[in-house]
Amino acid sequence: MERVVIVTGANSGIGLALCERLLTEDVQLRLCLACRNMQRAEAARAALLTSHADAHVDLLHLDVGSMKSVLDAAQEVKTRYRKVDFLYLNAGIMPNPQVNIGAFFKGLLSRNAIRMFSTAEGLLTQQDRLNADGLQEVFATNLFGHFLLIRELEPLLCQSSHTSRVVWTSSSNASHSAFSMEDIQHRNGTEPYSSSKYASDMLSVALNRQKNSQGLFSSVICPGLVMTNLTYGIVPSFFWTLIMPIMYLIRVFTNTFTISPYNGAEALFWLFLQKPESLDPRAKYHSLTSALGRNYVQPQQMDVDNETPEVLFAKLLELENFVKKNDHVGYI
Ligand SMILES: NC(=O)C1=CN([C@@H]2O[C@H](COP(=O)(O)OP(=O)(O)OC[C@H]3O[C@@H](n4cnc5c(N)ncnc54)[C@H](OP(=O)(O)O)[C@@H]3O)[C@@H](O)[C@H]2O)C=CC1
Ligand SMILES: CC(C)=CCC[C@@H](C)[C@H]1CC[C@H]2C3=C(CC[C@]12C)[C@@]1(C)CCC(=O)C[C@@H]1CC3
Repeated sequence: MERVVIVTGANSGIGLALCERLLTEDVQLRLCLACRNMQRAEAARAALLTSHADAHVDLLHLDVGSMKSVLDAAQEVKTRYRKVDFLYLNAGIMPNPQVNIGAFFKGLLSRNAIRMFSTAEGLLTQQDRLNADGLQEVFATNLFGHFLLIRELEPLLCQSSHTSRVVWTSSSNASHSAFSMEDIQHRNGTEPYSSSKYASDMLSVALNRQKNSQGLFSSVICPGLVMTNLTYGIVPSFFWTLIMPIMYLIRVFTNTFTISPYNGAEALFWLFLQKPESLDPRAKYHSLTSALGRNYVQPQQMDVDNETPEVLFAKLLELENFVKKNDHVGYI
């Protein structure tokens, strides 16, 4: 039977590069591009069909930042497909990013310069806002919408007859210190992106604990630093072009500068080829590119303890109940 693969945020950047790589590997796939903007989704579909004319590429309207859209999209998936083999949770935002220039130059002269380039620790802040559901937008988009999607698709993801996989596009910028269990939406801080990515790391651990026995396996990846619309929102594209020689020089010291979406999608693609039982449920799989341009994947243990993921899972369930009960508009 053909495999069904759904990719959120598939119309650009790392998501689109992943789709291209998946179809090159297996043109028999049923690939579903889950996007919020159908015009961009159509354009992505057309681009994929140019290089893979016989491919089965479906479109699904999904705004992961809107709870109603997630519920509607999940309903649509349940009518279209009898199972989902891979669900790539890739859509993500980093709104209004600000680079702390002082911290950048201080970091540059310190022993932690390489770490700073690979994680952006202490370098970036963002301005978040409330969405129409009354949720923090970054939390809703990067984490909660995807959580709700998994929950709604459980009948298709947790089947005794076969294994299903969910894969989170996380980040090296995920930060334990940015996350607080008392403020899971990060209402009160300036690092909602780091918080949401750390929460996705924890959620993946919790999902593995609770759902492996039902055939659902969750993995986390980091794509490295990739030139996409997201990074063009931090520094304009002409500036990235200007400093490209410096970027390739930095790659000599840290292989996390994957730079192209194709390279960044390495770990997402690699996971597609692995047996779920062979994977480490507590590892983050990093896409890396060597100075000579060789792509490879390396697992790194996540900074996650044993108890906290379960607490987060329970809080997300609570929020899910609340959102559904209150017809998910403006009550939270
Ligand atoms: N670029 C990098 O260096 C890194 C990126 N990442 C992660 O990689 C993932 C992909 O980002 P990247 O390819 O870089 O950036 P892009 O901006 O190119 O891709 C993000 C995708 O997510 C979609 N998206 C955003 N919000 C929503 C929403 N509410 N509903 C549905 N889709 C949405 C975008 O759609 P639209 O076109 O409509 O905006 C777009 O297709 C993100 O999760 C990001 O956090 C992690 C580490 C590093
Ligand atoms: C000379 C040079 C490369 C300057 C760029 C400085 C910063 C703008 C970058 C240094 C590390 C980068 C980084 C990201 C964004 C751009 C930097 C802060 C991310 C936060 C992008 C999104 C992620 O998820 C992780 C990235 C880590 C590294």
